[in-house]
Amino acid sequence: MPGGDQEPGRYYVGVDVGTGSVRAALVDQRGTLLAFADQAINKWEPQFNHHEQSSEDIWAACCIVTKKVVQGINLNQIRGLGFDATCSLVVLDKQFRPLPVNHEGDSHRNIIMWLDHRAVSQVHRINNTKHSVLQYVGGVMSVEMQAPKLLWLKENLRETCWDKAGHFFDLPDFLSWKATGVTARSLCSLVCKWTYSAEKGWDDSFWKMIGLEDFVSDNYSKIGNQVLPPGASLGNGLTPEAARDLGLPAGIAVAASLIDAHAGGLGVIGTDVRGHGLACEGQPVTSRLAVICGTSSCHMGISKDPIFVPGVWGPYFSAMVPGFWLNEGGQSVTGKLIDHLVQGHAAFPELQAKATARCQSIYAYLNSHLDLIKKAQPLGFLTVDLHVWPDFHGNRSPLADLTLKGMVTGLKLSQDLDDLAILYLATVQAIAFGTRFIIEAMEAAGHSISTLFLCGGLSKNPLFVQMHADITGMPVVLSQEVESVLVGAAILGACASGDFTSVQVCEEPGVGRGNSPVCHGPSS
Ligand SMILES: Nc1ncnc2c1ncn2[C@@H]1O[C@H](COP(=O)(O)OP(=O)(O)O)[C@@H](O)[C@H]1O
Ligand SMILES: O=C(CO)[C@H](O)[C@H](O)COP(=O)(O)O
Repeated sequence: MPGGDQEPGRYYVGVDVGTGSVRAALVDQRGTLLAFADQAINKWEPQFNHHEQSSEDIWAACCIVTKKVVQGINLNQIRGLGFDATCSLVVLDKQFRPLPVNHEGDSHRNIIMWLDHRAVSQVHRINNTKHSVLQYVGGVMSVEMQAPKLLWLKENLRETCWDKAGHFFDLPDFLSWKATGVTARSLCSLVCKWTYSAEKGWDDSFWKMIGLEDFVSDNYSKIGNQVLPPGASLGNGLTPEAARDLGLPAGIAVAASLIDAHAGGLGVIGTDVRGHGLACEGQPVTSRLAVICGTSSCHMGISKDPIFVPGVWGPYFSAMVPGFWLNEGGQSVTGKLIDHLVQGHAAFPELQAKATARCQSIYAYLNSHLDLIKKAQPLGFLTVDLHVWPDFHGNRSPLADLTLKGMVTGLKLSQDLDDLAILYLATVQAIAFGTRFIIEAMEAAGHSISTLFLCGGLSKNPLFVQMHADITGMPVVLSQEVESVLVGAAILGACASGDFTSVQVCEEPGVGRGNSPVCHGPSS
């Protein structure tokens, strides 16, 4: 982010919409977080594999958290606002009102979430076309991307949704529209989830081939025909109406957005690591892999030239770091899988009671319980007989197979707290092996990765971090600023304000943003 030597007292607001909650932060010019707030958001699962949200609920949560983080601040010092969000599909009618994405006709639920797997038949047909755009999503389109979901809406909700629809937004672009009234889309969302090419634009033949020729005939007005790089300033900035909603001054700069994983990647990949003896010190930024671990995990690796990795999304040009190609590996459920297995275990009520009695989170309690039961042996040995295959929601990368299911082997009749703790450990290990599997695929295709940079909710779990270091054999770097995704969102606002000339991380790490790291090496 070159150009950052301004006088003190200029602030930026970053808003991060994750799967389970909305977070906001007030950030200064050095990227230091001054205030933080979060707010849970509603999710609906009306049928198995159908996951929905409400754009009105999400906007309301953005307003609550933004108002909280600017409390007590001179609003004139706030210079810019940036959003990131999950890559969920928002549907609005021609007057920008929510439309139902469900058979119940509930228009409040107008978002098909990223993890929704309803469009299985549609994605198979799309993949059977073998269209050349598929080369840029790892060779296989994911059911979690937007094209299959759009086709599902056309085939299943023609009258109630499809025919009335005026605007289909990726959630990050919905938020920037809501703040500014500008319908321009971010290059990040269109390239990563909608098959747009940064170099060639839309490919008419793809949309015609899959049966969505409607978009071609109206010049893509419903899905975006004005595309801006992340961090570009939108229109005249914050509208008076949005300013009232958010408690911010009208007219402040609002940036073209990023998908949440990409904001996290931007927030950590340029971390200054000098003096920690890490393999990536003095090496190109392409030797770093950002891993954003929340409900899902996303593995973001960049390169100067395009690298085609079977089963790993991309290569996407300029979708995260301007001028670099991005490959994005991923595991569709990681935090959600750990929560699912722990909360579904017979010993969960006992765990909750014991953690509450000690004023600890359930994960802090489980981690200390594992330390107790491992006694003198290495932690990894506790799971010699218990193994988890973590693809409970299919495999995003590198197998790119949505039909895969999860598996646990080595179960016994006992279901006490020790069993729960060991199942939790085996799950964390399985997720870390998934990361190793993705790195191996990326390296086989030409990446050369030496260091992991983790952020997201799961990076607050020391066991998760240590298992990633042990199982990949690579050092794991955590930024001192734990809310790195929010730093990424605020960088967008800082760039849009004109106070900084670019969101670009420096090509040579060591002269990048100051965000002192905490490093975890593999256990000896
Ligand atoms: N302090 C913590 N210790 C262990 N796990 C945590 C901690 N904080 C969050 N998590 C886990 O991280 C996941 C959510 O991460 P988050 O980044 O908030 O997700 P999202 O962006 O998808 O909303 C959950 O599975 C949660 O259990
Ligand atoms: O597909 C993705 C990014 O390309 C993410 O997995 C999706 O946006 C959900 O993110 P999170 O796990 O942080 O809620």
